[in-house]
Amino acid sequence: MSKHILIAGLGLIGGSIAKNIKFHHPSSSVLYGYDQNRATLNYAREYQIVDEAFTDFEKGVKKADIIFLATPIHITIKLMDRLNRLAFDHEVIITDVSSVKGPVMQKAEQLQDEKIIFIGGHPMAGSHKQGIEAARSHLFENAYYVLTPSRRAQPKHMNELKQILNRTKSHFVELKAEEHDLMTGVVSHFPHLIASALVHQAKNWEEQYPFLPHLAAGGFRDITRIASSNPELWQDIFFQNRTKLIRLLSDWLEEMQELKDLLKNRSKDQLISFLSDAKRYRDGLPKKETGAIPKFHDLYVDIYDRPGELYKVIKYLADERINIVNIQILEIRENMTGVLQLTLQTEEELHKARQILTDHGYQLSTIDHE
Ligand SMILES: NC(=O)C1=CN([C@@H]2O[C@H](COP(=O)(O)OP(=O)(O)OC[C@H]3O[C@@H](n4cnc5c(N)ncnc54)[C@H](O)[C@@H]3O)[C@@H](O)[C@H]2O)C=CC1
Ligand SMILES: O=C(O)C(=O)Cc1ccc(O)cc1
Repeated sequence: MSKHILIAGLGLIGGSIAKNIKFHHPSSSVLYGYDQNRATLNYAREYQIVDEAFTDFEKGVKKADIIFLATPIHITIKLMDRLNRLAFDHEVIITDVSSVKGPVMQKAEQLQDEKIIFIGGHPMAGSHKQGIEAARSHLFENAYYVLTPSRRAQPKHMNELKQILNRTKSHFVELKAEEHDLMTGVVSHFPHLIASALVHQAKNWEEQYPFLPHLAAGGFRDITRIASSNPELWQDIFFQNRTKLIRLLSDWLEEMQELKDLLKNRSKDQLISFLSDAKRYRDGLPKKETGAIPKFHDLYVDIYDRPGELYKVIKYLADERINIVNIQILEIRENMTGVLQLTLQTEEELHKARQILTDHGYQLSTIDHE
């Protein structure tokens, strides 16, 4: 029996889930899309990412037995209030993709209807881009996908959701909202706050030293890359996870004070310990098998469905003696861009290939390799 799935919010994340389901389960699912943006809905219909598009949330909900809420977090919470006002005549699994789980799970536990089975979700992969055009069906490959069951969710419901998401090739992990929000606070939200603060510091100093940006070498760019992401999304994340971020900020200020003292006191040995401890921990981070980092040296290239396109990509790499060990067309439909997956042997070749193809104007994967 086919599943009727509604994706509310067809942006980067909702669009990627929709594409993944549509592409891998075409005959076993009917996909509905809801979004406030008509252009997004038109795009989703035009490229057959959804079977039917709704501008009315409740109309889409009535048709679905699985619902993904993939809107900004504060909107997701509002949509949950609307779901709470509906009466369901069949069991419905509702999940979300929000980067912060506490406020969403709090709302989930208030959902009255016994037919609503809420399972919190958070795919730990993304991009600095937004909107349906940036959506990719392989976005979550090799990334962790956090699931947070509410009290009514039983193993059979968890399995059903995992089954729908299995072709995302992500790794499911169950976490409580509290531990999720603290951990993502530490490794995702707080670093973002600091990255943006570093950019502000540079901007302030530029007034006095206009040449400053030209000296911004690789280090500054690496550490501030995430500051180029969507400000509305990150404001929402900071706000929803504010209690954890305030706590982390207090710890940070204390640590900065200690660092300041080390410098003032010329404590060279302690500074070396500080740097060596950080290096040891950073060097020991799992590299190839976790997070949004692909297991192999895979490169995803957007290509057009036109004669000779594949040949051009391969020739650019062959000219530079880059060996392709595996090649796969992940997703291509007539007259639209598709995704070419190239597997290379070494990390060095991967970096070189990225450079060559970027120089030739190709759009590469939104999955970050560093
Ligand atoms: N961007 C990222 O890297 C990641 C984002 N997330 C989560 O995914 C969710 C969505 O983020 P993105 O897909 O990045 O954003 P996006 O901006 O690409 O997509 C959001 C979509 O929601 C729609 N929308 C906004 N307000 C709406 C409303 N009132 N009613 C109906 N539709 C509405 C927009 O038109 C848009 O299509 C957020 O909750 C975020 O925390 C999770 C993992 C990664
Ligand atoms: O790791 C990051 O911070 C990213 O750049 C991608 C990302 C952004 C938001 C999420 O909720 C999950 C992953």
